[in-house]
Amino acid sequence: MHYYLVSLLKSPLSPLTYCSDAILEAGFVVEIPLSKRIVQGVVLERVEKPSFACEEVLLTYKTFYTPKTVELARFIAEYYVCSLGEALALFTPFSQKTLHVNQKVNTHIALSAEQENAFSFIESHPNALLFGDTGSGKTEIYMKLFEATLNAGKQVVFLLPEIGLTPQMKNRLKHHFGTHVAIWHSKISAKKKEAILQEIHEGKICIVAGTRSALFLPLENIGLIVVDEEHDESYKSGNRPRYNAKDLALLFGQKLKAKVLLGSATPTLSSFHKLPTFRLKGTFFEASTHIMYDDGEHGLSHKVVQAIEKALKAKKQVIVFLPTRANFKYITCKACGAHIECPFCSVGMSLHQHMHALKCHYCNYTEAIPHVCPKCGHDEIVATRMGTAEVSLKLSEHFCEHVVQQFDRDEVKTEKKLSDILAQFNEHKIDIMVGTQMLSKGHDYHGVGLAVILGIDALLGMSDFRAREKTLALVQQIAGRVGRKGYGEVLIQSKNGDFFKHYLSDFEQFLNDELGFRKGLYPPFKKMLRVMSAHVKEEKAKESIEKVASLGKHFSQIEIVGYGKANIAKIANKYRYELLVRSDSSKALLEFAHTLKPLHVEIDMDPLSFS
Ligand SMILES: Nc1ncnc2c1ncn2[C@@H]1O[C@H](COP(=O)(O)OP(=O)(O)OP(=O)(O)O)[C@@H](O)[C@H]1O
Ligand SMILES: [Zn+2]
Repeated sequence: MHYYLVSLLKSPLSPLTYCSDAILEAGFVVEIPLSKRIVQGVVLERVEKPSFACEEVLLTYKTFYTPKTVELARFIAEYYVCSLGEALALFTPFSQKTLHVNQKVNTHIALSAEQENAFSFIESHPNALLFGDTGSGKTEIYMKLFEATLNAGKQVVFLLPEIGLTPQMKNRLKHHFGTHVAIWHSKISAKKKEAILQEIHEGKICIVAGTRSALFLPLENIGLIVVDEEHDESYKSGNRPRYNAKDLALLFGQKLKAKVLLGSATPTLSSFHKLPTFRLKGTFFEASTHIMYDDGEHGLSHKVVQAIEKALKAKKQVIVFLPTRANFKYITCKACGAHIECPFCSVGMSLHQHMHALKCHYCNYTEAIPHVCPKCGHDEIVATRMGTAEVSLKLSEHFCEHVVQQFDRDEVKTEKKLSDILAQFNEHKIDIMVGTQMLSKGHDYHGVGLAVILGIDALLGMSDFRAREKTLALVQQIAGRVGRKGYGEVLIQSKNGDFFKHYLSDFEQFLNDELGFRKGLYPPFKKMLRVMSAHVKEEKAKESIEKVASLGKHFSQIEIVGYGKANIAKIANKYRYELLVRSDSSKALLEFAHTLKPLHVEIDMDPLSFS
């Protein structure tokens, strides 16, 4: 008998010892019994016969993880505080050695002088940030880098945000690289995935463009990782392990000796601070944008309606942004002032008119619209803070000869729907598009003459040290969708006009000023860690966090910023408590975090969300 240490895929357990008659190679995927179940594991190493009896390996698969992959997974387990098996499970295993095929390509792209400078800058730095205005030609530079990487016999990973894989981007990639490029994201079918993996092994596919899971494909010979729209928060995983694909890209680059490039028109303060940056200014669009402000009443004010009317008369298209989905966000009793809350979450129910229902956006609980206040019985219930559905409805009533399209997660649920709507919009079959954050994401709209930005003060006022950074980036990204040809207008409804007036034309200045505010308090100067506990019994959730806090007092290099009820105190019937720690050293934070494992709390290293 031989004995092996086996890491259990997807399980939070530490590696266990199993035995086998056969000689097993490290890295191979095996099937093993665990209590009464059969699970998959990865052979880590051969070990001495233990003093206890162990179970036998049932089956050895042909798939395996390379030593490099296991090394990367070990880092993920350490840094994001999960088991090795959970970290390994992020990766797609190899099924065979990759054949080495040198693919020669020629994109025939002629870069401008300034783009050439950016290209050389990137060539001469192992990691870099391309801070380029919208339309400054970042994507063309990426393509040129892909070409060079392929011609050097290496592979490319091109990461895009969840919704950034637009039909336009696909077309551009296919145009230049044909069958050498594959698109990868969680929604493609298992069959398609298998076909892609096969072609990767055969060396036919050497560029993978995809969402964050594309970082974990069996690529043996990566020469370049590009993270486009690096400010986008969809690179951060919302589940354990709560990794950030952008940060992992930088780590992978270092370990695999691959170049890593982050790109954005509105980079994060962290990337701007830590990476060598090339500032690419100007735009290839022949356009000018005029920014206007409305500091009056909220919602579809006179000024807003007038601006839309003017744009429509000039045969221009309009986009309207607001941060809220549904018809209304708050349903309030006029007599007692109570909000109607979800019975399972401490958040207001949203009104979805077409479903004739109130719906919770956190747990999806749905109930009929009440006629009287559930608290006091009064029959005057009013709705406040309009959402995308309501604004769409109001606009289609007012501009009844024009086509209005809602553009958010309620309306755009599939990739097909997304590309259909975008195509219709670009064919000018839609006049007004009303949407949430989805509107701002890298889409290339040709005919937009006006962008209206509503409800932005709610975002600016969020209790999050990144609120200013996130909001300004969002407004700038939306503004960047306008006037890609000719004259365009942006109308921002805000009582913080001064902030936007000061910084909208100069994001770089904002970043430099913001650095001053963060010094000594927040990232990128401090490392942060968030600990969450959730329990159906409020006492339990609270006790756990208090235990975490008292443990934390023994670690001299960390500072507990605060702890208590989370911003959203209850979700899906579980009470939520949180604790925030910061330190100059990630090592100190991790030492603390790893001692918390027995408490079954959730650990979020470098958190982005504080709700
Ligand atoms: N060297 C060039 N010569 C001519 N046209 C160019 C050149 N580089 C880019 N363009 C054109 O300019 C437009 C914007 O370029 P590109 O999409 O690469 O910019 P971007 O910075 O990636 O934009 P976004 O911020 O929207 O992602 C495109 O239509 C592109 O074809
Ligand atoms: Zn709920």
